[in-house]
Amino acid sequence: MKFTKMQGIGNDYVYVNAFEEKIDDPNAVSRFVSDRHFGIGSDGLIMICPSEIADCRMRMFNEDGSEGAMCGNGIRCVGKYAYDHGIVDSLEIDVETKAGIKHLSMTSENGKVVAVTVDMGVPELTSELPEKIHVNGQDLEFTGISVGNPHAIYYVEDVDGLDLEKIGPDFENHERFPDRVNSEFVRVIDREHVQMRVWERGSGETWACGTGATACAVASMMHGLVEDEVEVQLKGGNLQIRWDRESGHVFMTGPAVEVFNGEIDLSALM
Ligand SMILES: N[C@H](CCC[C@H](N)C(=O)O)C(=O)O
Repeated sequence: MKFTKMQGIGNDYVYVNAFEEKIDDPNAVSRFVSDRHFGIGSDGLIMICPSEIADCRMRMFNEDGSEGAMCGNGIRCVGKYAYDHGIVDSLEIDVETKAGIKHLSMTSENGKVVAVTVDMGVPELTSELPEKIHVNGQDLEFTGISVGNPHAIYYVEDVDGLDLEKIGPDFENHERFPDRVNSEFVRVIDREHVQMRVWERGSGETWACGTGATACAVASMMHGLVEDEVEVQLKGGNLQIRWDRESGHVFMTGPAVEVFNGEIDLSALM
């Protein structure tokens, strides 16, 4: 199977052009290629597929093989791949996802996309304000936000000090979240900057999470902690999030990078 390794601020996936390649069991392929010792090494698998209703369709699978409805860092790379590899010839495209059709506005240099703004749609509050759960031996307040996939945002003073490998699974699998949840741990730096780490549903700690950055920015705006345009600082880099209160739509802007191309023998999976 031919693949392209891409990353959005360190959130790295194996991308497969499903206009040309056929994958029978993407859940199993995602688990195999994601393994950083026996596979390629990634946060999961993303398929760029034909679509009847948009320029192309993104299907995204986490490291554990579970399929996500939306992926912010992933969709920026999908847009870059589609333009750079000639699937589309416009810098303004629509991508079909399980969370609906997303519009991408891309900027290019020397004929290659370098940055993408994604209309992430209208975010949805999915918790009471405030709401607490008992997790990791304490009662913690969280804010539930959906941007097509579920997020729980926790405000903490010392983001860097969290041992996510140890506490992450309890947050991810808490009974309050029947479909599991992506958990973001946020420190507000000032009214235009927040710092965030993430324990992703199905992938563990990733170096960035586009939907998570969007969700934590919207939560912080809802709580009046930051302006309606904010920089989210993640392990792998920064994303710009802007909430247009008039339309209700939230926009995420960030880079997309192609790292290398390769071919992998999947017969071990058969
Ligand atoms: N783990 C997420 C999907 C990937 C989200 C993240 N990588 C992003 O950039 O938005 C979920 O199961 O909902």
